[in-house]
Amino acid sequence: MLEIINCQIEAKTWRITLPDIDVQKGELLVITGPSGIGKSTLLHWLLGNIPQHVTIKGQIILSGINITNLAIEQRRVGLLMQDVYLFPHLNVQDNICFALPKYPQLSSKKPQRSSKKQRRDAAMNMLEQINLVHLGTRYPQNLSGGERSRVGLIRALANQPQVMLLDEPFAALDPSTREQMGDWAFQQLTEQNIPSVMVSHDVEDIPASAKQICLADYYQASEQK
Ligand SMILES: Nc1ncnc2c1ncn2[C@@H]1O[C@H](COP(=O)(O)OP(=O)(O)OP(=O)(O)O)[C@@H](O)[C@H]1O
Repeated sequence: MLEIINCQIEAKTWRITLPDIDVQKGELLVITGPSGIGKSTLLHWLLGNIPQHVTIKGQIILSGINITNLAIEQRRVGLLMQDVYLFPHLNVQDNICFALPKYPQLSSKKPQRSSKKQRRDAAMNMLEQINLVHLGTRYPQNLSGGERSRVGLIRALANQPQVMLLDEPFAALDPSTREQMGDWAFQQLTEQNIPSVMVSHDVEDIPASAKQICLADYYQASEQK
């Protein structure tokens, strides 16, 4: 479960004071609000990319652990954005393989490093589970926008995140691919019991089961300092 506690975003001319929020395993929280209000800023703070143009206070608790001051690479947070960056010189299988942890098991003994073959098999397994084996040997430049998004999500999941952040990930897709992609992505996240937070402009992208928070409801203009 992800918890956001006592969160306040403060800029020179405005402030947003959020109520405490929790996102349970497999649940989706959608952050909405007008352009420029701070949706991506909040997402970046959750990611661990501390914004410089505002001050953000508050605590981020992930699975009971306070991760507020941890570096990005220690947070186990996945990110899916509109521009999915895949390594152009690696095929889909190897792009996923690259994201798989080299030490898959947490252990108090000397950790066992997985072999390249084990990781390549695991990547193929992931593609098999979602009927995308046929994409395994393709290179990123030969994928459609929808396929890129799917591979991007699978690669983000390969890294075994404990929370997934989505920043308008389907905005560039045509309306029907976008709807299919959204349904598919949320199904994967729910099945894997991952709490997710998505920024969205478009109500069409928001599944009926999602929790929503509109930043405009908590926005206050303040005196210019
Ligand atoms: N790197 C930056 N330096 C200075 N100001 C910034 C920076 N990034 C964002 N801002 C400002 O912070 C405010 C919040 O920006 P943010 O990108 O979080 O808004 P948003 O709600 O995600 O907008 P949109 O829906 O248009 O993407 C805006 O006023 C923006 O101009």
